[in-house]
Amino acid sequence: MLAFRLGFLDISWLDLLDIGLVALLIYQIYNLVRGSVASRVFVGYLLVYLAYLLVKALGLNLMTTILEYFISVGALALIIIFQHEIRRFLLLIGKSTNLTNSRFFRRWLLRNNTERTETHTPLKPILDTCKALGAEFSGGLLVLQKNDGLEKFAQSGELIDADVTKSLLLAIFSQYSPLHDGAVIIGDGRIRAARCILPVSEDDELPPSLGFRHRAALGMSEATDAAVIAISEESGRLALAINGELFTNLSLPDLESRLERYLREPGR
Ligand SMILES: Nc1ncnc2c1ncn2[C@@H]1O[C@H](COP(=O)(O)OP(=O)(O)OP(=O)(O)O)[C@@H](O)[C@H]1O
Repeated sequence: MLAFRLGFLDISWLDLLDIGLVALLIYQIYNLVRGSVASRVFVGYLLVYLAYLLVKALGLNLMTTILEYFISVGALALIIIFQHEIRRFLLLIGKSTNLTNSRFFRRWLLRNNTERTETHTPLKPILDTCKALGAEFSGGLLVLQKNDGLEKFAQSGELIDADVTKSLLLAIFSQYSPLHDGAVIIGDGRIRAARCILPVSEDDELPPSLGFRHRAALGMSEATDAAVIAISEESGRLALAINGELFTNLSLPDLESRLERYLREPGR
């Protein structure tokens, strides 16, 4: 199916679709690596590839062979260099399809998860705890499970299986408690674990005033669909990380409405 002719080039509709898809792919990759050191590597690799196309078109066989080897080895090196970006890209695709939110998918394809009853986590004791921790400038990090399993992260801390109450949460985050460091994980209406280690985000755009507690909150929301609350020890301010986005300086009602909306959002 010929779309049009450009000099000696016959361009079909499929070629146009191909060009469009490649342009979209390059644009998405550029967006992912923009501003990081990886972007320079990406541009460098692209230039080598263009040079390869040029020498090939000119019929310089030896140079073509050398660049061919360089590109094939370079592809492997790129996977190593871009491992974080590739991970982010795949996570983005996985999240945007929202497959794990689908009731059908959870029921039929993720059989282990089907046993999970949809017990709602009570927000009131959590919000009361945030208010108290913020008022007394005690830091806190709370992970509220949505659909993704958090066992791996819970295993990194001390396993607990207790009702979600304000007094227990405050006892955990008290500076005299051996469990106050790290994060508390809450799922299915229970406190699952405390002192958990969360993945730290490598987002370059996070303000330098925000330290590792906030980076861990963001990192966890990039890696899973959990909602993560960070209470700053320095300022007492509340922050919420959801789907790789960090909302800072939240008022309590704002935090509540965001949590309500996100956690109660029905699965499709
Ligand atoms: N990867 C992590 N996983 C779980 N908890 C973490 C992690 N990194 C830091 N924390 C918790 O955050 C605490 C404070 O870290 P840091 O002072 O760097 O945070 P911050 O973002 O500046 O917050 P604050 O405003 O409270 O100082 C640590 O003592 C620890 O309890």
